[in-house]
Amino acid sequence: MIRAEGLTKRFPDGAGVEGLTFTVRPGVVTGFLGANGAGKSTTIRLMLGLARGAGRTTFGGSGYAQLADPLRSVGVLVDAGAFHPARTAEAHLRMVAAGGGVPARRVREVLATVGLETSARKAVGRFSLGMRQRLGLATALLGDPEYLILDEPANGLDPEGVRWIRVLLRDLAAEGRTVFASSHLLAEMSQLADDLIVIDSGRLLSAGPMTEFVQRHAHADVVVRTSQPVELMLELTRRGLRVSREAAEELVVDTADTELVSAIAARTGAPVRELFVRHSGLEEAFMAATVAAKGGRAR
Ligand SMILES: Nc1ncnc2c1ncn2[C@@H]1O[C@H](COP(=O)(O)OP(=O)(O)OP(=O)(O)O)[C@@H](O)[C@H]1O
Repeated sequence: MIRAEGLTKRFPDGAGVEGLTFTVRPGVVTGFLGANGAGKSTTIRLMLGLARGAGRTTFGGSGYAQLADPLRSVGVLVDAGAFHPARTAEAHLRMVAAGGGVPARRVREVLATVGLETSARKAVGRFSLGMRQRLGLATALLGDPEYLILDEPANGLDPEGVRWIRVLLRDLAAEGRTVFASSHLLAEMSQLADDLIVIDSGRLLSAGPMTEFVQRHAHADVVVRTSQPVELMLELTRRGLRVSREAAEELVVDTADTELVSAIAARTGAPVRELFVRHSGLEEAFMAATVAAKGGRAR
């Protein structure tokens, strides 16, 4: 279990993070979600003692700096660009392994895990962003750690790579590890995470299972496809419903009551081609949560 308490850092321009407290449980993938600039990287740096600020983070009860064997306890991916360009992937991993007391055989193992065996002898300077990201993950996995802290691990990966990392992180969590991965990409996160920690402008918005977050901020609409959208829209609005026209022949009605909408359509005589309830997903939930946090309205 990772426990973060009161993480706070203020930059001179007022940006930063404020009083972030959350726990990250083992056995699941926890997504750390926030818009660009929300403070995800700052939080991760605070958790690892890489940035100075207030608050405390413990990994199974110990702060990162107190861990006897950090490489074997906490696998970290924070800046996938930070490799010596002339060094090969294998040399980089050997160096980190030697420094962290990890047996050299792990180098081959992790290169295989991340699919870089055939590029092991290539200089990292010639790596694509996706390959660097894979090498960063290999570095994080070297010590076979119980905790994984990954800042934007899917950054730079192609769709196949994103699918691959999803499976990898799920497998690592299924082995009982604690996996904490940040992302600003909602679609990616919706498929990756079991739990969510959501921040906005440096403040905690939500922490808990993703399904709860989506349900809490969920919204249902009725979508109607008709060849007479104008007539139907007028009638729905007259009945006090909020309606928007999302395409030439598609109306979205702010209600979950399909029977009501279809009864109104029948009375209007508008031929209905399709009529269904559309539930919001993580993207809409996130928008609603951030708008609500700013004191506004989601729609
Ligand atoms: N060293 C720094 N000095 C001043 N301001 C900083 C510094 N590092 C980050 N910030 C500011 O703090 C805010 C949070 O940045 P941070 O990098 O933590 O966000 P993020 O959520 O990781 O964003 P992204 O998804 O774009 O990486 C931003 O407004 C950023 O400009």
